[in-house]
Amino acid sequence: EKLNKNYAMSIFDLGELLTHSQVLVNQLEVYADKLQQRVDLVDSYIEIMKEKMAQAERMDSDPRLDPLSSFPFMRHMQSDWANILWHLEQQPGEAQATAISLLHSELPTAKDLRETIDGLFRIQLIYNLNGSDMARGILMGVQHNYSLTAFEVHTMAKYLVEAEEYIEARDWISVALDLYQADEANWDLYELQGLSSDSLFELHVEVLDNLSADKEMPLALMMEAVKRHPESHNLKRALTRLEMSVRIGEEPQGQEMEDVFSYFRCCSSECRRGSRLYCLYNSKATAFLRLAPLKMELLSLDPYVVLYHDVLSDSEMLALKTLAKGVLVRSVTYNVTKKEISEDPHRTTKVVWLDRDSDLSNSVVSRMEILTGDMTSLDLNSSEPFQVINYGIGGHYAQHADYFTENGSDPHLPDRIVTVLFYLSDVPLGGATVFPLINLSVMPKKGSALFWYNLDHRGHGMSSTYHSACPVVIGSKWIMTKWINRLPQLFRRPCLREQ
Ligand SMILES: O=C(O)CCC(=O)C(=O)O
Ligand SMILES: [Fe+2]
Repeated sequence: EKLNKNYAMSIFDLGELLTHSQVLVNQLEVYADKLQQRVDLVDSYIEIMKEKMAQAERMDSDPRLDPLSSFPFMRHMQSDWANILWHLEQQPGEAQATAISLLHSELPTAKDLRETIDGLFRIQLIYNLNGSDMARGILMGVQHNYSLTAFEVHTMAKYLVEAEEYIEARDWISVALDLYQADEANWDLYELQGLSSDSLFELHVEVLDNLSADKEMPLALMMEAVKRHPESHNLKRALTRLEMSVRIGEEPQGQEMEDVFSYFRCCSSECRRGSRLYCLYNSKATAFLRLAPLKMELLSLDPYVVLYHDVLSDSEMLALKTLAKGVLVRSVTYNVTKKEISEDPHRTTKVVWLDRDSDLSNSVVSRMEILTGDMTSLDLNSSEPFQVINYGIGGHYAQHADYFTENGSDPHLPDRIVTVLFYLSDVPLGGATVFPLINLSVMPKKGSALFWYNLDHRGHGMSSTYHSACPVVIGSKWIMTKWINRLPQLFRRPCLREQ
């Protein structure tokens, strides 16, 4: 049975796939060795048999030869053939096939592949990249050391057509066609993987057909393709469909853009509020800070958002990530309408909750508790445990608030008065935390921590704190979060009278 490993949800867990890939390579090497041994064996049999034949021929033509010399030939003809037959009937690679099929349940599923393409497509949309650059490994003007083949680009295009994302699909399919045309040496290999030029043409026409009211262009293109591949029935069928839709005058499907872009405002270009407010050393919040003040940058007063610099050491961050090793699970969210907790395409990460009882004995976790108390001057009793989170391929968290309580709901219910977000890694490209409604983006910087109030003085959620995690483009984004409960804060942060 197939386990769901959710590989696309954590860059870190992709490392597991590397181990599996190593096993596959090893098994194939064993198989290749066995085949080689067999070839060597067959070669030596051939040599022996040629030798025996030569002897037998001499026997026939030379009357002085000892009758005893007929014996080896007789023996050979009687028994060696059976041996050869036995070797021919042996299936090489049976053991390797078993080993490889045992691994099958650990390998990525079709869903994992889909989620990977989702991640790439998200990067393309949010950062406004074009498909041909992406396929060639150019991201935001920087050349990276990969490029995609016609086969991979075609897979991407096909997926986008299925999702009816025709505008981007057009870009990808024309790249696939270019790459295919330029790579004639590998056409046989592509055919073997199920990619033929007529399937490329057909997809191209389908995209154009859906994009333009004017059918002349796709029609001309299709006729050209049919001329080039008269043997393809698929192309002929596609041409007929197209001719019919021209006669009927079908409307092209309109493109409705979801309003997701405003969620990710401040992702592709950094947003800063007017000017920086100020930076200072916080040495007041607790007694400890008088000895070791924290570098604090005030980013917004209302809502109150501050960024602490250099609060974690490399060894602390490593220790926290190590606690997550092998125990990360896919993040879920609470769906208010369905009233249930479920996987959510708007949050593509894996998480581990550092369980209070077992992990507080761990010195690094208790240090984190003390540090968080110092940073916020709040009581952490009855707060939720720390969560260590690793983002996936194009990993993101779409716009949300961390609080539950809207205006007017019961102020005595527990809710998340404050969020503290530690950055456990740098992210070379993408992955900012953005607050679009207050025009603020915060770039992850390892060792720093962001801290903001979600609730106002009356305990109501402040919608100005809506925030998103922008898709990660390059690198592995690690964070640790703490949601602090408002109930024990009665004497720490007294309610003000309403103005
Ligand atoms: O990763 C980020 O930048 C934001 C994460 C976040 O909003 C959350 O975990 O609630
Ligand atoms: Fe959040």
